Amino acid sequence: MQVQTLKIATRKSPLALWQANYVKAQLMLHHPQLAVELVPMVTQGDVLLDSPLSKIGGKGLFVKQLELALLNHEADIAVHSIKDIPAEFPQGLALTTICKRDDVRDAFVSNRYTDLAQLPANAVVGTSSLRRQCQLKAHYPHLVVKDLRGNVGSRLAKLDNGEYDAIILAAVGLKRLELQERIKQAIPIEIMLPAVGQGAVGIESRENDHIINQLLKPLDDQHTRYCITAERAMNHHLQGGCQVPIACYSKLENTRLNLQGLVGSLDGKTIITANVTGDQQQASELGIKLAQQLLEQGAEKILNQIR
Ligand SMILES: NCc1[nH]cc(CCC(=O)O)c1CC(=O)O
Repeated sequence: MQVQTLKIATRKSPLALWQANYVKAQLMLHHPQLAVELVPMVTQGDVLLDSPLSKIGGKGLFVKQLELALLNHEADIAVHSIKDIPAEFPQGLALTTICKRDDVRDAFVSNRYTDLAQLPANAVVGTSSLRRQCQLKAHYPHLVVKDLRGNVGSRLAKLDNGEYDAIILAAVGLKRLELQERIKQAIPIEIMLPAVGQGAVGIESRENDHIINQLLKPLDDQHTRYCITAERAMNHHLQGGCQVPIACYSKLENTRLNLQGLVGSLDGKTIITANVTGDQQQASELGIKLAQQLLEQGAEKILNQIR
């Protein structure tokens, strides 16, 4: 049986469209005969732009609509930033493909300052990420963190309007949108441990759609898959969504997987970290072990206060 046209469900933000077009291009490269079409949609996360994400709550604000499209066969695959997807999927859907990861770091963006350390007392830094907030406050307690929502373009516009002295964004988003020159500093992971899945694109599809899943196979990157599997296992064990101050960075060298994890309080006064290493084949177990070490050190109390 042949696929007539492979349909890609995507959000309409420029970054989401870039990622969907990237997947489209990769698919056409590997399957020159295949017709691929984007199905852009508006999600709840895009509509509720003015409320802080951490307050709206609800996991998967950005993915639900896309998943409905997959279940209704209005689309065959959904392209997501892995950072934005919940730990669990609706019955019948799965994260079947993990594309090669790009830069995992956060970026410091400012029109006046060249790096975080330069910011004076009471400088206003924009971010809505509790993970970024807690690490900013931990390293630079003199800074003021102010909420910042919207897609990458509107966040930059708010910076340019003078509402903030600096803002923090994922470096990869700026690179993909060819806004790399806005990055004043790629923040070292020692200062700002990234979000689970940051910098990686994932593809969700119907678990039993073997024809589609076969077409996706060449897009899967095994190295990234080990890292993401470990990070997501940690997040799942901590019951973290994307609105919690949890960070994780995994590094794979040869077959050894090293994971650094962090849970912190919003004021940055309590920061819990842990580190585990093991074989890549044990990726999920390592993620769980990392979560357990964080919990043993008191992560639960911090997370409960926020929930
Ligand atoms: N929360 C929004 C979001 N989801 C994914 C990315 C960037 C791409 C990625 O991290 O993989 C961003 C923007 C940002 O954090 O600056």
